[in-house]
Amino acid sequence: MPKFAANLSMLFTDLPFLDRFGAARAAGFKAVEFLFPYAWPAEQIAAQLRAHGLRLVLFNLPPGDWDAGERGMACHPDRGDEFRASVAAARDYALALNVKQVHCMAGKIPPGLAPETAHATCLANLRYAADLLAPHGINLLIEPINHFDMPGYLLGRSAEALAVIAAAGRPNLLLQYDVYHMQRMEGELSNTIRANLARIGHVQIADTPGRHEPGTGEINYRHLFALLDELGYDGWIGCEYHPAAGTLSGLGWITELN
Ligand SMILES: O=C(O)C(=O)[C@@H](O)CO
Ligand SMILES: [Mg+2]
Repeated sequence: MPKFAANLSMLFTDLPFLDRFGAARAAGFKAVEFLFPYAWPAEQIAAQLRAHGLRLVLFNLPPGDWDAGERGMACHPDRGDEFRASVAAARDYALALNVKQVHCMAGKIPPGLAPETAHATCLANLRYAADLLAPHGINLLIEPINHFDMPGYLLGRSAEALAVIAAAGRPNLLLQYDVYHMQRMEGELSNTIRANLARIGHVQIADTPGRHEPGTGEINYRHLFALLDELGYDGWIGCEYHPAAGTLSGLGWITELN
């Protein structure tokens, strides 16, 4: 049976953030992930993890001004200092929270910038970040994101992200394969997972349309969970979806589809 982590940025959102940890444990999760820890001292989050016997498996580097629509800055040539500071911040939280994988958002291509320059900047920044994290045994992940939800994002297809990973040549730079985004951008889910398992550090799930829980849309999750088992995927699967009608009432898929 796959190992599922509750995404606390999307599940249990009727509760204040620090109360979501206990709710996830009570619902049966042994691990959690979320977008960003930076609004809380690491010790407060660590206390929640300890109190509920939970493991934190993923969070993101600071993304720039999220409320203003920024989605990372790795591809922004004029923001190198800010990017390097964001990597250091993520490293410090990862060490304090014993997290072994962090997600670096590539960013939206700045208006007027040549896509080749954005890609070259992203590549150099990812190498820098991977090298800073490697001595601590921390993996850096990049995730292709669908262009319907996030127009202008640098990485939209698995092949683009895999090309960056190959070009970077850093063993701790891996793919975050979000089944929802990949279904919307390219399909070919089973073949892509099978062909690239060694490069996949983390999987996330939601169904489409709607980005709700597995079983609510067009993706055959029973098949994909069996495939991940068959292939021996031993990483975590982040439940990164908007529950169709409440988090607890929407957890039935875990037993129904496994
Ligand atoms: O949206 C997603 O999918 C993510 O995994 C986030 O980390 C980035 O928005
Ligand atoms: Mg995702």
